[in-house]
Amino acid sequence: MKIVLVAAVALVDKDGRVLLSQRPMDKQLGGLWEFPGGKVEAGERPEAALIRELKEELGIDVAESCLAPLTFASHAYEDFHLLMPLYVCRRWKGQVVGAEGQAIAWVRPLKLKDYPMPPADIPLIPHLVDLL
Ligand SMILES: Nc1nc2c([nH]c(=O)n2[C@H]2C[C@H](O)[C@@H](COP(=O)(O)OP(=O)(O)OP(=O)(O)O)O2)c(=O)[nH]1
Ligand SMILES: [Mg+2]
Repeated sequence: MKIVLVAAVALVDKDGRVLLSQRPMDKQLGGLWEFPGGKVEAGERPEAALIRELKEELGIDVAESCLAPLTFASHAYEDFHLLMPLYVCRRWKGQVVGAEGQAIAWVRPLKLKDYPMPPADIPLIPHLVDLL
């Protein structure tokens, strides 16, 4: 089974809400709400991948020192195994927008369960509820 490394982040605002981003309808797991991030490219560090993805997807600048590891997802999809470190970030530069035209939502931890998420993400929710 191919292992795919994806770096993801829970952006947390001043009110303790978490940012979710809706996957495009035409992609795998389309329409589901995910943590921003994406695939780590060959030779790339996960933190660098995340900083790159946050700029591309949300239009914000994040310093590596502001990315704190929280937990990870390890999930067997049908055609690959997802290994996804989840960081927490409370500080960034710029205004968070859906820079690729996607919907975004700031969600209280206890409301995360109301947003349909990829199966790999479900076990991550209690970690955020505990943290926040
Ligand atoms: N970013 C992100 N991906 C997730 C989450 N949960 C989850 O199962 N995934 C899966 C969906 C995809 O199979 C994979 C991420 O791939 P992606 O297509 O978003 O990758 P990417 O942002 O680099 O985009 P692309 O260049 O491949 O179009 O990880 C999550 O919370 N956030
Ligand atoms: Mg992505």
